[in-house]
Amino acid sequence: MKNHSLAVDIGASSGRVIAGALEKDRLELVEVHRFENKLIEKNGHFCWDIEALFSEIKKGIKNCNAMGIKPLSIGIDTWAVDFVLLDENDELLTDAVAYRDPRTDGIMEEVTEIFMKERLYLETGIQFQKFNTIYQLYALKKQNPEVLEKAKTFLMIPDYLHFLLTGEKSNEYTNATSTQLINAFTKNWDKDIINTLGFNFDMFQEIKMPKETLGTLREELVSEFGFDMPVILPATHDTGSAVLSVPQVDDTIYISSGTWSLIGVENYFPICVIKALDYNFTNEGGMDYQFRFLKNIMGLWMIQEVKRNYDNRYSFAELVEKSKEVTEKTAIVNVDDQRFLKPANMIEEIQQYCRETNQKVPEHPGEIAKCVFESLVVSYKKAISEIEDIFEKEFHSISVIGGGSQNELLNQLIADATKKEVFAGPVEATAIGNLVVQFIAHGAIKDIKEARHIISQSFEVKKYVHSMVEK
Ligand SMILES: Nc1ncnc2c1ncn2[C@@H]1O[C@H](COP(=O)(O)OP(=O)(O)O)[C@@H](O)[C@H]1O
Ligand SMILES: C[C@H](O)[C@H](O)[C@@H](O)C(=O)COP(=O)(O)O
Ligand SMILES: [Mg+2]
Repeated sequence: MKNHSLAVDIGASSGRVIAGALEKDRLELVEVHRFENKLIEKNGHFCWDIEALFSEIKKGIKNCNAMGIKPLSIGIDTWAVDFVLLDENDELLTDAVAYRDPRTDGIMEEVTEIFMKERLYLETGIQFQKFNTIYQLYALKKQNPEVLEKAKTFLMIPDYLHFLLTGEKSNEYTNATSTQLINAFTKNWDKDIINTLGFNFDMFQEIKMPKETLGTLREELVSEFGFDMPVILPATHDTGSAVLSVPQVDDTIYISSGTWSLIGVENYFPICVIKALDYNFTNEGGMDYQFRFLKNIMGLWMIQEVKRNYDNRYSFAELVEKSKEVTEKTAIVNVDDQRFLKPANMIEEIQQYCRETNQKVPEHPGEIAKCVFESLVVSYKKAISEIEDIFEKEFHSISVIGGGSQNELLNQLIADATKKEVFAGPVEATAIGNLVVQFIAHGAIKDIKEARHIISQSFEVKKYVHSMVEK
């Protein structure tokens, strides 16, 4: 029997349970379970169906028995910033409210009146996104102060799912940095910010690092699954796991391409200078205390919503094919305009934007899709020039990882627009990054350098060059 570990990767649009095993110097994946993730409306807010997600995780674990897989360990990663609060009996005090919920409208402005923006950035190095945990907590303090008063435990989404598995409570570092409450230099909760904003410092848990063992399964789960296994913490922020799968990081800008496009570079120190603040880059924490110097771009969320607006009549592949049939130039929208964060209807929002900016309004699915893809590339190109400005150097290649790396048209558009080599893949970068951290903890892989070597030999990576260049 092979030595498998289990990665649970839950992004904003889908979740998957993937078993991984090392076969000589190759990493082999077995998809054990895949499930949809989506926002639900609950108690007047957009939320994640956290109970349903945990039930899907348990389904995936149970599927291992039928597949003859007895996992050595498991680790869960999800999207960032969102959290739950527990009371003194470890019972849920809150729903898992989603970052796209409007409860934080106007809150960032209020907080930066109390705590100067420049100082917040100097201490945390985290980008200003209206949905950061800091603003969600401040919204809760304003809208439901009694909830915050009762809260004894703060757990981010993967922390909570790990708690459901093991009964152990902690905050994993890479995801905790996305709260904008972790000091980029002490790598711990920033008392100054937390106390100034009036949050209960004691509800934040001990910071734990990727590779640490959190604990083993609750007794009732061991009986339910028929086996026990330890939870080994991956980078529980999915992007923190994804970027570990970039086969070649030197001189490379990565785009973790899923619901969001996270564009950035691997770095060894926080860059909290005013220029990085003005460009709104972030310094999220990475494995081994590295930094993910990146920024959020609206990403393929936009095509996910277009697909939904067409009642899922077209697959992603079909929307890409339809966009290839459009020969004339399409309108360009500013994908990072907050109007696209959670519009009632993405197609109508895109069309309205084009009317307001006196551009030809895209009408057909192919035109809409091409407008999304071409507009994303405009934003990617701007972010790349900002990165090169800050690092005062030219990066020669771009690594596109995640589900979006399957979009061949987008990959080619990126190569054409930037005139850089684009390497696309692996698709399941996040799960792979999750797994290799578990293997490093097991001692089966020495370090991330060796992991990247194994990844580069195990998964297809397609190369794209400027279409005017001989291939
Ligand atoms: N066959 C495909 N062709 C083109 N794009 C695809 C294909 N399959 C998936 N995608 C893109 O990948 C995205 C999902 O990427 P994924 O990394 O799974 O997202 P997340 O982790 O945020 O749920 C989809 O929104 C879609 O745009
Ligand atoms: C809200 C956060 O910025 C978001 O979670 C981002 O950091 C991220 O990790 C997105 O991952 P997806 O797989 O959902 O694109
Ligand atoms: Mg993802």
